[in-house]
Amino acid sequence: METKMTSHGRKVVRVVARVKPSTDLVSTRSISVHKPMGEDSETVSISFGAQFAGSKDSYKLDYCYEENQTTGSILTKEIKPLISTVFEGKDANVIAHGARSGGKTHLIQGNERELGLTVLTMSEMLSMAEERGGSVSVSVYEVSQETVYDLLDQEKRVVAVLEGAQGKIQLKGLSQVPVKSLSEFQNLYFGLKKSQKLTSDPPVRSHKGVMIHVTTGNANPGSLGRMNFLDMAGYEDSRKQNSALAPLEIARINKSIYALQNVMYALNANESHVPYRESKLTRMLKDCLKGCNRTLLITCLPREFSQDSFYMLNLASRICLGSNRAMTNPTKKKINGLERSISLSSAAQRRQTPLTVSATSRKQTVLRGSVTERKTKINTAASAIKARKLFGEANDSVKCKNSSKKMEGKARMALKNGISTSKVVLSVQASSPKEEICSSFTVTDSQSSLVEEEYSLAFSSSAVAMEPGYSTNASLSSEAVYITDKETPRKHEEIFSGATHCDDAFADKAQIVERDENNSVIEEDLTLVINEGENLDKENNSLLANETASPPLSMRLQELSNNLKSICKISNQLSVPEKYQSPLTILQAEEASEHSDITTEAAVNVELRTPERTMPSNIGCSPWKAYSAHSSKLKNSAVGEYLKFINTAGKEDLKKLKGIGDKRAAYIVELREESPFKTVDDLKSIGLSAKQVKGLLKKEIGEIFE
Ligand SMILES: Nc1ncnc2c1ncn2[C@@H]1O[C@H](COP(=O)(O)OP(=O)(O)OP(=O)(O)O)[C@@H](O)[C@H]1O
Repeated sequence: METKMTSHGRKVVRVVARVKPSTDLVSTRSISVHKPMGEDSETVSISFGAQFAGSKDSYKLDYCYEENQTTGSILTKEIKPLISTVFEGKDANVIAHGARSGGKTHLIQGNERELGLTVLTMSEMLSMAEERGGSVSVSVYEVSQETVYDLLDQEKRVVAVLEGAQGKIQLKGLSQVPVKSLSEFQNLYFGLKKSQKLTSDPPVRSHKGVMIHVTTGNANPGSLGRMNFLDMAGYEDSRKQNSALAPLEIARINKSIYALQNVMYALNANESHVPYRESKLTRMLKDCLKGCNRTLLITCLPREFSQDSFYMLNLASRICLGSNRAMTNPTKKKINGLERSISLSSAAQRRQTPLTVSATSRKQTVLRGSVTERKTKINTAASAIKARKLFGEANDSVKCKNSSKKMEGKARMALKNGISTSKVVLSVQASSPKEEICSSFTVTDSQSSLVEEEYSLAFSSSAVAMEPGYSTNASLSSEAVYITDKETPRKHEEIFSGATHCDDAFADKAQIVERDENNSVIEEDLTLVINEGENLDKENNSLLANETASPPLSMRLQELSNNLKSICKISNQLSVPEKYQSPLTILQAEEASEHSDITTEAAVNVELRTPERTMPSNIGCSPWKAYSAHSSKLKNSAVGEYLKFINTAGKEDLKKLKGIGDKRAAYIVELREESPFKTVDDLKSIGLSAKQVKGLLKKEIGEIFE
């Protein structure tokens, strides 16, 4: 995968830093900037002072503007080329991100003494528009708690983010005010604070944006491009004790910061899927960001750095390097106290990582039209998960393959339950050369023999959201890989219904929902729907609190125990020809089940017992090796089940676990609201040592054999 370039030969997302002067002149926690070719450097590296454990590490960016460089120099070097593209009909973005109080607002908005980038750019654009006979108008918006507000409206009207039939984003309700002069713009821009109502009490932190629209002259009026300035809410560790905001609120803000970072990473890495739907902000800016529109990401760094700005710089550097996965991840190094300090921070950050479930939550899709009109493709969260590479990588194809199987099994089951006259033909295609395992299966109507639906499942082997320092061996939770992105059905829906509100509901996990003419659900499986307005954290909480979705741990462990027995059987049958162990076995089992009284549970067991086609190494190797491989899979599943239980069980059920009392149960519930437990290591955050965690698991899993 290559870093994406525009037709001008520049990166789609250029990443620079802006250093805010230090208030503490004698500080030793100072960053240093290395520009190998002075001002002409194509890459610069930023490193930290000797007092910081990460002092040996440096982070590469495209450029860094230091204190002695004015905002005007950023305009000349970075923004002017973007303005030209806007007058050529493209969109451009200038995004300031960073830790809290890093100087984002100062840079974007400025003040009376030092004009910010928006004002300087407006001045340039007004002159250019005058020269070319065009006109300029402006929109000002705020994104707060997954809601977009129009700041040029006295009442701060809510802006609806709509997606048209062509996938074009419409921002319904966002005012565009014509601007003729700079003073007019300044009055409008700086007068906002005084005239407006507060969004909520207590105030919440938000992302603020200014969109400058350019239109051609009067003779042939038409929209050219847009220049979008975004002052992002500051990142901060949600575990900070002294923060004015509640941890959940901080986590929500951080989640939307990550979502935009994921999009920029995907754009720069030229990934096939860009996760625009992860947040309201990324959805609303989709058209501005997509294609060859250019983005300037400015990481605002105080000279006197903090852990938070270190973390933002790390992520910015990854966006900058895009596809360069060979980059040394400095956070993985074991230098003195570094590993400890990073893992501490990452443990904290893990708790506020955008939850995989919600981050990849997808809108409920209702397929309309007659059966024969349906042609639907379901892509799983591969890309969404893949986009998480920004936060680290993990290669555990076996787990993903397992998940792929489970997913297929579940989806097939859903189809089977819902389409009574259909016959499910399952075929496993080839593993992609990259990191995805693709399977597809086709549903044919046995009566008409017309192919009506094609489902394709693609699973990425990259892990769920990870922070720097997050163990790459972390187990994937089964939840993380069951998610379905129903992008295509969505479009399908829009063909029938025209513009659709993007935000009506989210559904999570694999789902196949159909409605009859009366709009009542005729088929529903694995579907959890969250209505608009429920924030993503709530969404997770409510999902996790859904105890009906969680059979008791003992049942699950019993199921695992049964599977172990099945695996042992399979180990003894290794001489069985491979063809009998292929996924065809599943089909045969299913076909057989159609003629028997086999229950859904039993069908799941058939699926779980099916040996992995993707592990042909087992065939013909020693029984011991095969047994070890299966045992390790079993261990992972058991751990996965345990974590699933921890993430879903009610307090009383949690207390049934060994070593979990009232306090710990309450703490678990509290922590998982912020972010589910993804690895066994996460359990340390409830005050258990590694040894205790191991002991707990041993006892719990050992009990199934008693
Ligand atoms: N380049 C600069 N020179 C001098 N002072 C600056 C500079 N950048 C920021 N400051 C000052 O630092 C303080 C914090 O800056 P600012 O409000 O821009 O940070 P922020 O990143 O927008 O904060 P938040 O994350 O809370 O939105 C302000 O008092 C601002 O005037």
